[in-house]
Amino acid sequence: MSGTQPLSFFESVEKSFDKAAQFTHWNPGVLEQIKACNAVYRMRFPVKMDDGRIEVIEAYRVQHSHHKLPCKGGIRFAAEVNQDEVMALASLMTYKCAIVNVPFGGGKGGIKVNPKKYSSFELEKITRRYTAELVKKNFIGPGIDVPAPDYGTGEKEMAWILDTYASIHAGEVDAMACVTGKPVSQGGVRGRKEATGLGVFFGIREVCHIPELMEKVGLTPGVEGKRVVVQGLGNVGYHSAYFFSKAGAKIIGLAEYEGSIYNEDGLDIDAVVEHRKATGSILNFPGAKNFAKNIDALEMDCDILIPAALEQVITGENAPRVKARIIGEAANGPLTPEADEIFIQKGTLVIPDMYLNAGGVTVSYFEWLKNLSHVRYGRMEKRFTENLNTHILTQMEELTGKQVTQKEKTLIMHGPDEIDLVHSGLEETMITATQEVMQVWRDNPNIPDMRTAAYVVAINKVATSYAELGIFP
Ligand SMILES: NC(=O)C1=CN([C@@H]2O[C@H](COP(=O)(O)OP(=O)(O)OC[C@H]3O[C@@H](n4cnc5c(N)ncnc54)[C@H](O)[C@@H]3O)[C@@H](O)[C@H]2O)C=CC1
Ligand SMILES: O=C(O)CCC(=O)C(=O)O
Repeated sequence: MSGTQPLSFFESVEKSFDKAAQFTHWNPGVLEQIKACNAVYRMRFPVKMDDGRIEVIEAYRVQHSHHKLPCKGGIRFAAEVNQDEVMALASLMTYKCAIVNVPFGGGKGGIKVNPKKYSSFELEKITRRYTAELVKKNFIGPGIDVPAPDYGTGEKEMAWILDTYASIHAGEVDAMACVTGKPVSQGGVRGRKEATGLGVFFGIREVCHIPELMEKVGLTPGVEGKRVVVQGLGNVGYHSAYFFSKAGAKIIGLAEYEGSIYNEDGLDIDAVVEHRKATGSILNFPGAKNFAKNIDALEMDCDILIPAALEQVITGENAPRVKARIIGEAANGPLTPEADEIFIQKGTLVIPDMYLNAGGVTVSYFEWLKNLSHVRYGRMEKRFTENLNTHILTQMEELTGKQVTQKEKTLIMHGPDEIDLVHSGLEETMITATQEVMQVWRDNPNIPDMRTAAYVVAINKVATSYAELGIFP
């Protein structure tokens, strides 16, 4: 794309990739292979609506990389879905999985519908038909391609996908692993729902403890007391805001479709959600100042800005007016490459999507492993462990000469619960990923920003995987 025409989302991802590729030593052919989308399935299918009308639905599934299988990535329901967008999102999945060492290739799906305009029955028919199309073309399966929730979808849609897939593949013992983000009763894992937001929190918290970065942005270390603005109060935005509040940060600004609200003393996130449920809007929340546009929140004076809605919301046009010192990309692709350049000049720290929002896929990986291993995580059955654990407890007390506390006793007798395992696995993943990206950035002072460092980590890992497959010398 040339001249003044803005880059598409996929072109933006390619541009960031090329910027980073110059800091690697890989042959151009290898880089070309990593960048390309391996397979794009564009489908159209008819669905009969509640009023008898036939609507032709446009949908996609893109498998960006087969360097590891299955492919993995969410399914988006939005009126704006298009092929370029799904290709960009699938590419980001490849790089994201590589950074957090989740052994999948990148994939993504999208159905071009505004879910708010359809009844639940219509959405179920659309989701089931989409799944059948994926089965027909071999674009879904525990070892082929495993969808998950994304913008506009959640547990309900994942349950429909599982049910449709399992009905077609009757008797396939691993069928449950064909999709993640399912309800716990349908083989889901505890902790997936909040995983992306919690991962965003862990990632930003880790960065906030790196003295050289905090010095660069002129903030004190730690998240406590930080003034945070969040755009988008869906799955990722809500949970990010929730975990920041819990850690003592102040959510001073929020944006949803209908506008933005601001309160320097802090907003109670759950009360805002309740207010929106009751009134249909976040506006007019008691004590908060209203702003007519959702983009107004992006320009509020704050320490940390978390865009958690859609892509390309911060561009070369509004980036100069963004006041945040840290931008944590919870959404996929919220900044354009022009915005990136402006933030490098301004000294604003951008924590990139492709590792910051990897909490979702990390916990999806745990869910997939749980489904394939057919065991449950966490607390063992009492009948297997009681005698042994009582013995350990007695030995501990004898050896230390002290009585164990009630908390220690519960842990020894029952082991950690599934949610503890998932949260600690996610925390460890986000800390390790932050350190790996930081190491590359520190090792090469010419790398201009954290996004480029993250891409370098991802490119090196995917290229190494191809090289070890024997495909490239
Ligand atoms: N759900 C997941 O596990 C993951 C999601 N993501 C990304 O996070 C972003 C959000 O996804 P979810 O929270 O799952 O979607 P969601 O559908 O649960 O919530 C998105 C929210 O953003 C709001 N919104 C849309 N445009 C807006 C605007 N211009 N200003 C303010 N609010 C706006 C919507 O009304 C909705 O409430 C997407 O970019 C998605 O790709 C990334 C990793 C995993
Ligand atoms: O949980 C997953 O498998 C994918 C989540 C996702 O779509 C994303 O990280 O953008």
